[in-house]
Amino acid sequence: MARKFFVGGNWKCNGTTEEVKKIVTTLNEAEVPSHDVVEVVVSPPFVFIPPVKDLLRPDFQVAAQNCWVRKGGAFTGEVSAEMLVNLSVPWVILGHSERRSLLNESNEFVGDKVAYALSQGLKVIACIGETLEQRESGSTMAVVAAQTKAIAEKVTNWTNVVLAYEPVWAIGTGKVATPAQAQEVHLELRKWLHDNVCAEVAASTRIIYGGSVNGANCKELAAKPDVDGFLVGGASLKPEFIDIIKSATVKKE
Ligand SMILES: O=C(CO)COP(=O)(O)O
Repeated sequence: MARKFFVGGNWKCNGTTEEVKKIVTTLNEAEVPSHDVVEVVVSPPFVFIPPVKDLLRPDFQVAAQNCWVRKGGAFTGEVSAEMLVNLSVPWVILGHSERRSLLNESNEFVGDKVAYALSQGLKVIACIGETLEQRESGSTMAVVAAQTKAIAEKVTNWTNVVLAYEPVWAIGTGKVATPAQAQEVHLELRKWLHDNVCAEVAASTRIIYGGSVNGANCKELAAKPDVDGFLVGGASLKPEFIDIIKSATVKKE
């Protein structure tokens, strides 16, 4: 089964009303491959989700950047999965490294969030990735396997999960993983899914790369057989995001 290329734009904690309108206008005017070829999902901060949903072209979708781990209630400052569903927001990013490190979200907490969001009908972009220290000590695979295991233990149906491999040392640093580095980890992750979940999930789950992806480096990365798309930070706020979407048509090696 062919895996449809997936390009996500994580706007993080950026934007004003005017800037958001400008980005959406650029996206709406862009000529990109059809929805059969590439799935495009943009992720504005919560407060901008309603206006983005109203303005955005119908072939692009919207993701939240987080949601609460369980049913909503007395959790000041949180946004629940039910609220996202109520607003017809189809996707949510969970386990981003900025939340793992700055807000101490553990593997188990992220696993619980993924399971709860899925149970409410959301689709999930689940993020994993090692720090520079972990890479240099040779524990990359152990780290991403443990992060994936915490998700796999709580998830029975992977249909609505996209796995985003985002090495922490590559995020916002301009230091992109080489295509070979990305391919190596993606292939290992696929093997991990094969051995620990099942062959079907390993073959069908999209594993996307994130970390300093831009208009210039996306094609080489997209050519790798196990790179099924991107989760883009900084460049998703710029017109070059269109070039990244277009890399969906790059021929695989
Ligand atoms: O964290 C990221 C996407 O979630 C990547 O961010 P950058 O593309 O800015 O490195």
